[in-house]
Amino acid sequence: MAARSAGVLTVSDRCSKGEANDTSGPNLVRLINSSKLGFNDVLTKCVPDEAELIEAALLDWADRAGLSLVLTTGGTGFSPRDVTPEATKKVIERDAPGLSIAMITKSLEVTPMAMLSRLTSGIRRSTLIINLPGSKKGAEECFNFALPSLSHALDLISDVSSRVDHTHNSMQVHGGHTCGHGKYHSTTKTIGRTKEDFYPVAMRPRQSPYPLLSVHEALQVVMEKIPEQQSTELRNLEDALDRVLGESIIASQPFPPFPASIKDGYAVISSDSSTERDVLAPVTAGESPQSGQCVLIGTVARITTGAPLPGGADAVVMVENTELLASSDDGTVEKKIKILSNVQSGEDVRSVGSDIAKGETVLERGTVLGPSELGLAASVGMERINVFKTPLVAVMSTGNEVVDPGSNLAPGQIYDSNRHVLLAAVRKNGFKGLDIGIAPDTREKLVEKIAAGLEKADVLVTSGGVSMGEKDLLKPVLVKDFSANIHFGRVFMKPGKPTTFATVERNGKLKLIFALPGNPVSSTVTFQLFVLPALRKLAGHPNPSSVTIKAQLKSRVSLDPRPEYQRVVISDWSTVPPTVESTGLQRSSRLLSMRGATGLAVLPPMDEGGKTGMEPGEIIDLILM
Ligand SMILES: Nc1nc2c(c(=O)[nH]1)N[C@H]1C(S)=C(S)[C@@H](COP(=O)(O)OP(=O)(O)OC[C@H]3O[C@@H](n4cnc5c(N)ncnc54)[C@H](O)[C@@H]3O)O[C@H]1N2
Ligand code: MOO
Ligand SMILES: [Mg+2]
Repeated sequence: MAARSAGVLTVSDRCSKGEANDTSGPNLVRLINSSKLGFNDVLTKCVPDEAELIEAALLDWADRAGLSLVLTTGGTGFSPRDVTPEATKKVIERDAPGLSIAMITKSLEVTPMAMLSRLTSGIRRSTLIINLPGSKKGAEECFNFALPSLSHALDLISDVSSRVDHTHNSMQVHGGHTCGHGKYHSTTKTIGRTKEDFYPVAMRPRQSPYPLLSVHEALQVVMEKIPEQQSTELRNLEDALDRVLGESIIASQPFPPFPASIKDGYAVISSDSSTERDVLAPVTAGESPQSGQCVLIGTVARITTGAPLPGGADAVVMVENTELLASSDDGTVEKKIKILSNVQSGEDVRSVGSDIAKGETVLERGTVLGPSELGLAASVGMERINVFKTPLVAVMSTGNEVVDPGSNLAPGQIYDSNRHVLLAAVRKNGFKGLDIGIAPDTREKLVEKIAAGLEKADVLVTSGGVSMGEKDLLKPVLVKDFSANIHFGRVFMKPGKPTTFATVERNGKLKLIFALPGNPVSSTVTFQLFVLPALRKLAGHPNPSSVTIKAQLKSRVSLDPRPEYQRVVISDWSTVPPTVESTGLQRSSRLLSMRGATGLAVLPPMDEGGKTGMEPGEIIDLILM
């Protein structure tokens, strides 16, 4: 028999306020557990006699948790607060009056008061909901009257595969709600499983409901979700390296601002044909020519590279092309020289604005600011420049087994490497990282940490908890507790299949969530493939994609059924194209395969053209890291 879960909902104002002890609910749990109905666990909950709360609890158990049987106890009489049947009728899709009739008929044999019972029964999707009276005795009697038919009823209703499907559909559908049943109820107690689970383990989907996207499709989805960056901030030049310029920089001054010598030598008049020339006072860089000094026919002025050309001169002759004819006795003054070369007008002189004209755009908006670009900004006198804001990226690890390096490992534990890789990768690429720490695999802790990350950061990168295990809670938490939109939950690639991308509105802003797989190589590779281009786009980069070149294989590689991103080093740059060599065993857990890797070799899946491997010399795409 397929595993089943049940729920017992106690409806009572007094019990819910703690003014009375709930005896009927626990008694029904006992009866269910001692029956042969085969329930693995029984959820319990107590709500006041409020139709909305009753309805929400029933919807939660039927749609989200996919329980097979829900018994309510209480709220079925004639008093004005008795509204359980009304709430139940709102929830059920199909009536099951026979059960109610049988229970009431049999109860009449015990007490005529059974006439005042308004028990309702019915089916919602694959959940049978039965109202029972509020008294412990009455509820037990009615349960026992219904019991003989229940096993068969549940078999008829249940269809495990459809239930699994609907659990997941409703996960998606109700994930968008923030009201009532979509939220986490801390009052929910469970028996036989922990409250952080979203449904009993045996009812977990046996196939992921998320379609497998190609890497290309997934990347397209990510990039489409990211709006063009518009916000800028003023930064000092020294704090702007690797940032993207938010507004074009236009030269307000010409450069050079004066006609400047290109050589160390003499400022001359090019048309002067005198064989001997008197040497005037020198002009060196940083000085302005002595006032009134002018080069006349028969004279030259000593000049250094970068110094302003004195009046009258129109060319510079380098010192190597001159001969000294006379100097002072102590050698501190040159008096006469001879020019040995033919001089052209303008020779070795940079005219005003010849490097940068006034009004010229020296840097376009969207330029990535490397050292030279910062220098250009400086050369036109900018001290502070407008750059696009960069995202703050929160990084968090998940997993009960994961602990910080430095602590002692208890049995079953491992050290957290992912957070260190991801934070370093964020920072190395010029983005701001925020360390959120490690969240154990519980719904509460995940909610707490994710909320902390989303509060401050623009992007949240998590690792672990996105695959098919019962402790893989990231996706359901994102959907249920954050009303996140999961844009994809699986990618056809190795490593990184369960890579998940979601967005969520927080404080009026769109936040991106990359829930990367836990395996250390998987999280690193998927960060490279999906997160980095996204961060670059968020930071205003004009070309956010990773750089891909062609390369050839040094050795044979076997192909995987999934397109694979093998870690390689460039072993020979001299071949055309360069040759790459694998970093060894490519298992997703082996971070050593990342050590020293210069790129990711993109290998096609095995079944493309029936190939099982690629031979030495074959050409592949190489994504540079
Ligand atoms: N039934 C299936 N099982 C798995 C599938 C599948 O398709 N069906 N996919 C496998 C693939 S592919 C991957 S990748 C992993 C991804 O798993 P999760 O994202 O759920 O990650 P965890 O289960 O939490 O951890 C996986 C692995 O990584 C270790 N880990 C986790 N966090 C860290 C960390 N911060 N530092 C170092 N190592 C970490 C963890 O201990 C596990 O060994 O799922 C496969 N399963
Ligand atoms: O895709 Mo997983 O990343 O193979 O190990
Ligand atoms: Mg897992």
